[in-house]
Amino acid sequence: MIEINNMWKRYGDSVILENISARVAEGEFITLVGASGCGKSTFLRMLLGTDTPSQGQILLDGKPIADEPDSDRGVVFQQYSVFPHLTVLDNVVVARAFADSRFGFLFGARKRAAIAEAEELLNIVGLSHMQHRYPDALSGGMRQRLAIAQALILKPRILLLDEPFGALDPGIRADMHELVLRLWRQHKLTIFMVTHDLKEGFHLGTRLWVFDKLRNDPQAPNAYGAGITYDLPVGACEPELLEEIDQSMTATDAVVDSL
Ligand SMILES: Nc1ncnc2c1ncn2[C@@H]1O[C@H](COP(=O)(O)OP(=O)(O)OP(=O)(O)O)[C@@H](O)[C@H]1O
Repeated sequence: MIEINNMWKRYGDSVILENISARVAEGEFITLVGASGCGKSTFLRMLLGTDTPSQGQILLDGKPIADEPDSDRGVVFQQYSVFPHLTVLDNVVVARAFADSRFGFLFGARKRAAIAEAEELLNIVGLSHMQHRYPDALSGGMRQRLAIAQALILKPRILLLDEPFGALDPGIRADMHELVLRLWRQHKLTIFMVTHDLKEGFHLGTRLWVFDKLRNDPQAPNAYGAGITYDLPVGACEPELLEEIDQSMTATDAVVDSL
């Protein structure tokens, strides 16, 4: 479904990502981990179409990925900005309205259909009881549920999650893991999820990618970018390997912190 061929990303003189090639089949759930600043969000932006590779290409069903977001791809960020002056229900409806009409307005049957869809999604993500409240009444976990409902109303085939649960308490994170796994199975989504938590990466999904620099020049820290240093099936990891990956991420973080 997705084919990444010798993809590089540079910003000015800095190489961020270096020669990444990978194949991803429909329905895979890939978790991405890596040291802070190594280019995970940049990689997601290129999948979304809000940023483009400097070299190489990303193909979706054999065609270059659209260079702007479309309804194939939905996205949920850690810091998601909902519209504070709209109710929870209207926040979901407006996501569909912006996709369907240039000015974000729907009328008549299309509006009724969008409201029905939004109500169903809020039920699925467990927010029905809050649908007439405003976002300031929501907890962090509820906001992320709302963000997921907003992404899903566009019926994406690919869901991109950029550290969506980083700010949540462990108990709420566990509930969110259950929700994402359920949505992934029910909607047959292909998911890419960035996380800082290696254990989360190994608990969720089908495949773990570790992003790290393949080579390093201490005199020129920006000369080389990150690649996929580990591509592992989830659940098949020995504790020693987990430890090794954890240490490599901590080591890269220390280099970044010392710059
Ligand atoms: N638009 C941009 N212009 C220039 N540099 C950028 C731009 N976007 C990102 N960068 C740089 O690219 C590098 C990778 O950033 P990115 O946010 O992708 O990393 P990350 O792995 O997601 O980090 P974190 O885990 O901290 O969120 C960083 O050094 C960042 O400063």
